[in-house]
Amino acid sequence: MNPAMQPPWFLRGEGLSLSFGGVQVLADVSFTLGHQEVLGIVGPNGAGKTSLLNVISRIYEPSAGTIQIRSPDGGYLDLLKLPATQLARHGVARTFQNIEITPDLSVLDNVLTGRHHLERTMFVEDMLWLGRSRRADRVAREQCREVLDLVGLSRVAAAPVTTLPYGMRKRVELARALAMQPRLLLLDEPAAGLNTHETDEIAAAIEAVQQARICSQMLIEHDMELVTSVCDQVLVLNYGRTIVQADPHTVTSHPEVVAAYLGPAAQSEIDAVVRTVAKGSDPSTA
Ligand SMILES: Nc1ncnc2c1ncn2[C@@H]1O[C@H](COP(=O)(O)OP(=O)(O)OP(=O)(O)O)[C@@H](O)[C@H]1O
Repeated sequence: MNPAMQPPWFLRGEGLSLSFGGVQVLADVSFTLGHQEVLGIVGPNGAGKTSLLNVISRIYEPSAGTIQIRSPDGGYLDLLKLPATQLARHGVARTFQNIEITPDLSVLDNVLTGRHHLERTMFVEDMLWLGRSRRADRVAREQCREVLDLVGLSRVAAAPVTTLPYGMRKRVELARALAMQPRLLLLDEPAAGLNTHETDEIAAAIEAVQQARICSQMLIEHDMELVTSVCDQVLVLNYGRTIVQADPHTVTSHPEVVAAYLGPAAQSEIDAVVRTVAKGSDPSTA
């Protein structure tokens, strides 16, 4: 067994099922996320990846299954029993497929909005801009600047977010989620719509989070190069079922994974080429 699979793991889902109007979207899905590791979720369109993330972030209620999350005191909490409104306080942050940042604000101010649930100042102090409120604001800004530095955006902290190219806006969203000081970060297709250079930058940001041991991460991604470069483990779903959870190398050479991605026809063509090459003849004339 992989060491990440043994306690103390950080997050474990077991036997998760979800249906919509008789259509089973998740069927007995299980996964394990190691402490401060990155777990990729991959699979063809409609495999149930976003639905799984929606179950973890309490947008969807599963019909069966459990999700345990490690608490700061070292015990485990049943995530599905926590009020959905309390998830941020328990350190769960998420980004969405479509960018959801505030267009009228600067980069830094967007990131600051991620910290709202951490602020403890009183209304009257805020109104009068008294000592505690001012101190809290300074600390918050310093922490947000550190996060911007981590994701490579400190140079554009003061820029209006609308002036940034798409790839940078995706990193602003990542920075805002990090400003929540999460213990679990859920990323839904962080590289969707990005060019190669922008994908490399978001991958570098995810790796920086991992190396700084800030939080455990789960990410849905279609870009297998990004997945294999940043993920410790990969969970493969197809038609709502788990095909495999393993390290990226094992996953990319798993026959069911190849078949799910390329289809049975492509798989049999690959098999034919392999057989022909093994016999020593030219596959193109076979
Ligand atoms: N709220 C919903 N109501 C009805 N069906 C839903 C709902 N959410 C998801 N589904 C269905 O569940 C299935 C899985 O969808 P999901 O978005 O989880 O897949 P996915 O693997 O994330 O796909 P993609 O890679 O295209 O984003 C699809 O058939 C989808 O239509």
